[in-house]
This record gives sequence, C-alpha cells and structure tokens, in this order.
Amino acid sequence: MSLSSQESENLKIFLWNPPPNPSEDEKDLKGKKSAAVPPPAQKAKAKKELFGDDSDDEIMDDEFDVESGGEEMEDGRPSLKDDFLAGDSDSDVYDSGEEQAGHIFSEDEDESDAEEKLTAANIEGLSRKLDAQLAHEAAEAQAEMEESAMQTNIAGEPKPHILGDPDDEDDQAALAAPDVTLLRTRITDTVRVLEDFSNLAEEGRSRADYTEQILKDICAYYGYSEFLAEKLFHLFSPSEAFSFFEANEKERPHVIRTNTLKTGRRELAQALINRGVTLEPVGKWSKVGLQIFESQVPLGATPEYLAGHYILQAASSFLPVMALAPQENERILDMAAAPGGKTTYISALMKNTGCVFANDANRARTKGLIGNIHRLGVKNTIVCNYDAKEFPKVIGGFDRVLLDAPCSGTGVISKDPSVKTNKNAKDFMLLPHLQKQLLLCAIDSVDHASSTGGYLVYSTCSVTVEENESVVEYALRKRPNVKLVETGLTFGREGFTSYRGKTFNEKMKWTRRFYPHMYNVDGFFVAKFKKIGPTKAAATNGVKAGGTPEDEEIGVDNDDVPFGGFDDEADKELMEKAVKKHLRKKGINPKVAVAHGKAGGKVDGKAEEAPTTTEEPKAAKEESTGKKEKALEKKKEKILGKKEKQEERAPKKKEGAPKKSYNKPSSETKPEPAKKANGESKKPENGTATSPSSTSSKKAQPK
Ligand SMILES: C[S@@+](CC[C@H](N)C(=O)[O-])C[C@H]1O[C@@H](n2cnc3c(N)ncnc32)[C@H](O)[C@@H]1O
Repeated sequence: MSLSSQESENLKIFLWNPPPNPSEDEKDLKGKKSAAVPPPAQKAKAKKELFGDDSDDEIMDDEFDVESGGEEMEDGRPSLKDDFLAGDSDSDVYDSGEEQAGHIFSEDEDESDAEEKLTAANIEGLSRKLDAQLAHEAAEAQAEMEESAMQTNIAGEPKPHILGDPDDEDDQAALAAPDVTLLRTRITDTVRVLEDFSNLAEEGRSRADYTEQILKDICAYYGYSEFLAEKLFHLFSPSEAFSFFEANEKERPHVIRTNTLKTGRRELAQALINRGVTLEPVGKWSKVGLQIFESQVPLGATPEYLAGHYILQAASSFLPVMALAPQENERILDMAAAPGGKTTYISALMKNTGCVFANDANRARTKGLIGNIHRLGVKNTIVCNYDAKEFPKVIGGFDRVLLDAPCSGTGVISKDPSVKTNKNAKDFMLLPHLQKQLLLCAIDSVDHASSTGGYLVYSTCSVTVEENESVVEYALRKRPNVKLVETGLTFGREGFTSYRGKTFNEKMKWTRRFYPHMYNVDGFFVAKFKKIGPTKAAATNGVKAGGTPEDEEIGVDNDDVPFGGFDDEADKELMEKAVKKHLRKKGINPKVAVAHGKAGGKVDGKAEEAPTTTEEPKAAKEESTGKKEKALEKKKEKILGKKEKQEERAPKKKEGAPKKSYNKPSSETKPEPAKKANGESKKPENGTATSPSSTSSKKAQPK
C-alpha cells in the first residue's frame, strides 16, 4: 500500500478491537435474552425528542434520509461504544477545550482516570455505561452457564425436533402455521442443526430442507421477502446470519460529527454537555464523532447545530471519507453527494482549501446538500447536478474521486425496514449495472498522474455481493489501469475473494465490509483504488464515458432533472446518436424517420440499416410506426426542450471563450483547446457555485 505521510497520519488512529468472538453470537442463539425491539411509535417518539421535528432531512444517512437510533447493543456483542471512555488518541482535536471537558477526552489518561474526572453533567452517561457493562457481564456469565448446560443436554438429549415427519399431519401443520412465539426458538434450533449437521439433523433430512425451513421462518418472523432473506442469509454462516437479522431489528447509536471547520470535538462536547446532552467519543477510530445517549434538547435545533458545529451523521458514513483521505489543496469529485454528509467531511479534512465538486443527479436532493454546505461553513465546494455517467466529460482530472453509489440499502434495514420487502431481482440487476457504469466513470475522472492522489473510493450502504465485490471486479476487468489498495481502515471484515462459486481478485480482501451485528454500525462496503495509468481517450469522449459492454442505458433515479448546456456541439451529436439508437431499438429506420421529419432532429445522412422486423400488414405497420414516432418525438422534445430551456437560462458563451472555466485539464485526457480553463471565477453553467475557492486553492487553478 502506498500512502502519503498525511494519509498515514490520518489513518493511524484506527485502533480497532478484533471482530467479536463468534461464540458471542452462538451464546445469543443458545438461550440468551433476545433483543427488545421498541415499538415504532416509541422509536419515533424517542427520535423526535432527540433530533427535534425539523431534523429529519438533515441526518446524513446516504440513500435513506432517516435518523439513526440510539440504543447500545443489548446482547453484549462488541460495539463501537466499548472503546469510548478511553477518549481520543489524538490531542490535536482538542486544542480549544476547557479543562473540565479535557478530562473527559485526554489521551494521556487511562480509562479509570478519565472516568473519575467526568463532569457531573456526564455522570448519568457514565452510570448508564457502567450499568450496561454490569448487565453485559452478567449476561455473559449467564450465557456461559446456559451454554455449558446446553452442551450437556445436547450430548444426552434427543435431536431438536424441527422438520418432523413429512407424513405426520400435526408436524406439518406446526411447520406451516407456527406459533409466533415458537418461531424464534425454531430459528435458533435450526441454526444449531445447520452448524452441527452430522450430529443434530433428523434422519433423512438434508441441509436444503433445513435451509428452506429457516428461510421461511426468517420471512415470517422478521418480515423479509423470501428473495431478500435468501440473499442475505447466504452472506453468512447460519449463526452469523441470525445475528445479522437480529441486529437489523435494533437501532444504531445516534452519532454526530464535529465540524472541525468551526469547532473542536472537546469544545463541542462541553457545549452539549452543558445543555444536558449525555455523550462520549464514538471510538478511537474517529477524532470527530460523538455518540449521543440522551439529550434534554432536540439535537437538530441547538444553537451549536444551527451554527454548524456538527452534523447528524451515521458512524459508518465517516468511513469512505477516511479511506479517501483527502489532502489539502486537492481537487476532489464527490459523484453522488446529496445530502452532503461526506462532502462536508471531505471539505473539513481539506480545511476548506482546494476544490470539491459535489454532484448529485437528483436536483431536489441538491437543495439539502447546499443547505448543509452553507450551515457548516464549507467554502471550497461547487455543487453540480449531472447524471454522474456524464463524468469525466463534464470535467475530469481529479486528484481523488468518491463514488458513494446509489444502492439497495441492505446495510441500513434498521433505518428503513421497507427494504425487507421492496427490493426484487430486477433491482439487483439494475442497481449493479448502474453502479458499474458509475464506477467506470469515476475511474476515468481520476488523474492518474496526480502528484498527491490518484485515488478513488467506491462505497455503498449495502451488503450484497452484486453491489460490491462484483462491481469492483467488473471495474478491475474493464480498467486495467487501476488496482485495489488497502483502505487504511483497520477494522471491518475483508471483502469476499470468492462467493458461491464466483472467484474474485485476490486483492478483494483489501476491501472492507461493515456489519451491524459486528460493529453496531450500519452495513457498509468500502473499496479503494489507485489509478496507475491513463484512461484511453475513447473512454472520455463518448456519451457514456464509462461505456459498458452491455451498452444499455439505465436512467438516473430522477430523470426530470434537466442536464446539458455544457458542451453544445458534442451534446447535439450525442442527442442525435441517442435518438437514432432509440429508433433502431424500436425497429424504425432512422433515415425514414428523418425523411418524414419526425425523428425530432437532424440526423446525419449516412445509411442506417433498419433492423429486420417481423412482417406486419402495411397499414398496421404505418400506424404503429406513426405512434412510435410520435412517442419518440415527444421524448426527444422532452430532452431537447429541457436542454434548450436550460441553455436560455445559462449565460451565452462568448465565441472562443473557454467552455468550462472550472475544468482542470487532466494530465491524461488532454482537453480540447476550447476547454482549457482560465480561472475559477466563472460560475459553472450547470452547477451551483456555492463558493468556488478562487483564492485559496492552487489546485483550483488550471495547470
Ligand atoms: C448513497 S446516496 C449519497 C449519500 C451522500 N454521499 C452522503 O454522504 O450524504 C446516493 C446518491 O446518489 C444519487 N444518484 C443516483 N443516481 C445517480 C446518478 N446517475 N448520478 C449521480 N447521482 C446519482 C442519489 O440522488 C443519491 O443522492
């Protein structure tokens, strides 16, 4: 791994505990108390009290804009919280804190010293923590006893009676309409059988029989579709799958990220403690996170919040940015940025220098992004609103690129339980396809010759292999000019190097998977690439810079968003090509459509073969062609109409003026002369320049 000294500095703080002992999960299976899942109304009330009414859209949770909840793990599995009391390992962050708060976080003090010196305001939090620790120890002791008792029983007792006799009506009735209270027991029993099959399976029954049954039971008990239950179940061993499904029923801790552009963590912690908030550092791995236990005031409405001293952000959403390790004065692209949790963290790490292009295809979501950028005092960011598949045609040559991709959200089921039922096979084809396209575009947007970077981070808040390792593997295959490097995140499970018959690049072990049941954070995936060679020119000239062999267009999630206005000539040509392609797909000869003047645009005169279609009666054919053409015309009008409207809004370019004044020429994809930029001051035509960093950034100036 080649990390710059600054990267190493940024990353050395990871002092993560090893993954939990698997026996912890087993203990849970073997009779330990089950998770108490608060009813939704209670959850909502707690959430409202903690964040206030207005905070809903401010929580930085990726795809799903919902708040994280705040309960510690009840089952004793290691959580981020277990590391908290020892405080930070880096004192830089606490330069402005007062003595009292300093005691809470000082790196020089051991845990017991720090505990003794906790402020009165935080005593309640400490006492909760101690209670939890005691409860945890008691539960562990109890589980150990139960486990040893169970082992004794297993040796002498009959096998669990799960599947029963296929010919026994009572057995089969119990399987078909289980008592809900017994479902969980049957799930745990089945897990036990699957993990010790030769000893515990009933005669004549196969693993497949048990797997089929447990999947049915998981669907019935937790409310998953069979499709998703199966997909998730196979990611883990049976006992770990059980832990995963259980963890998805519990809320993750409430976490805030200190905005170091405005304050330090110690200072912030003190201010919030003074307002009656009980908190502690999120863990040694972060210098800026605070976990909130309780608050007397809504966290989305405190003066500190309004002044931009912190942002409500899920802990795992820090990780891709930490892996990206942005450096001061770099040029960075955040391809799918809204609502901006990661963008604003990137800017904070860059100390508001350099330039961050924060892009999102969803125009409505960019409003929240802009709001956060302003509230947090971020001044080095340009917000833009493109389909990210347009990069690097829009602009390329970045030192680093973050692609926090749109995904299915299977890592954040505790926040959005609708994922349990609303994702189907089609989603798991379309999403990976989009992710692959975006990832190639992300790679093509990185400057391999960057003196400080040349890195790309791909992340999702999903745990499925299709959206993670498969996407990364695809990119490695399509772009031999990138290689996987270590993320620098010293916790998280290794990515799969093989999965259900598929084999992936051996460096896939450097990618990181984060699971709710292991770390009490949202499920997440992080991969880091280093670009080692230039992108072929062809990859940056076409409409689909990423270019996938499938050659399929998959729309952005909001195709009402107007794009365009950035390169008129190329745009026009591309539109025409797209229309022709569309016509051909519909079985229409584009030439004929042009001759009828119905293709909605000028199509060049080159002969285009009409695909052979099945013979239709002439009249019917004409009618259907007419309909198709009308529909096409409408569609094209929609596209071109929007573009034209946008062009009207955009300031007219002077002849010979640079097309993209904010474009940094890439060392590898030399821009056309017209694209050679001459300054940062021009507002991007399709972007919202929130505060282009015209003075502070050497990188913001074209080379
Ligand atoms: C996981 S969320 C990003 C969260 C964000 N990085 C954060 O930390 O706050 C994915 C985002 O991708 C955006 N998106 C979906 N399709 C896109 C596309 N084709 N191009 C760019 N953005 C897209 C969605 O609008 C959504 O805001």
